[in-house]
Amino acid sequence: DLPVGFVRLREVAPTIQYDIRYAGPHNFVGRPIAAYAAPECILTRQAAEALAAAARELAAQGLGLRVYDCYRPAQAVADFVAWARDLGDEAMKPEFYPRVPKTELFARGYIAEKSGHSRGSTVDLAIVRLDQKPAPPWAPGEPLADCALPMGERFDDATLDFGTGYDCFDVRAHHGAAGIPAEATTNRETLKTLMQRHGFTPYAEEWWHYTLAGEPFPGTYFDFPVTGGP
Ligand SMILES: C[C@@H](N)C(=O)N[C@H](C)C(=O)O
Ligand SMILES: [Zn+2]
Repeated sequence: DLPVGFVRLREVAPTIQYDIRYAGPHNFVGRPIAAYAAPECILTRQAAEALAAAARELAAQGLGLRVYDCYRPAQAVADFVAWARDLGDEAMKPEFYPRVPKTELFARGYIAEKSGHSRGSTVDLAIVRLDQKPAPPWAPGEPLADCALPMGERFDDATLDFGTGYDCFDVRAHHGAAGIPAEATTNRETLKTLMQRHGFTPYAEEWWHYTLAGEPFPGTYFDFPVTGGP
């Protein structure tokens, strides 16, 4: 049921954990995003196989990968663009972009109007300890904590400390950022060198965002929905 060249990550890398934020309410918009019909990770086969190899390498150290977003339909990107125009809706600002005006989220590179995720070889992810119990999910109405607060004060999704939470649109999420703990800098470096060894390129503004170099569909922005499949 997927376009030729795409796979569900769980078929290629069954041990990789999922926290697909855009299929639920815990994201910078505060509701499920258009065309995310299931909390699923779909990628090009090349990207999925490269991630599977990265996860195998980490497992030897008792560590694993958790993906937040994979292939992103063009309709979902259009949903972000429409949300950004509604300046009256800043429901999730206190957690996800407390220091950036909503009007600048695209201009500062935190969200793309034409996203590499729609080409199917870009992934947002973190590293987890394999023996770590999953954190309870965030529920609508729970207090929102600034994503750039120290671990223990921001929302805890039980990953290693990367210095900020996922989709923290803030200078502290940039590679090379000052003001984050040394351990978080080390964890970012571990993720970056692992991903680079497996063919992915980092993104300066977001420690969690990687694109496969030599991706198979460099000029195609897909728009099929994210579904659970068989
Ligand atoms: C929104 C965030 N998770 C992300 O992926 N940002 C980049 C710039 C994108 O939208 O492609
Ligand atoms: Zn991303």
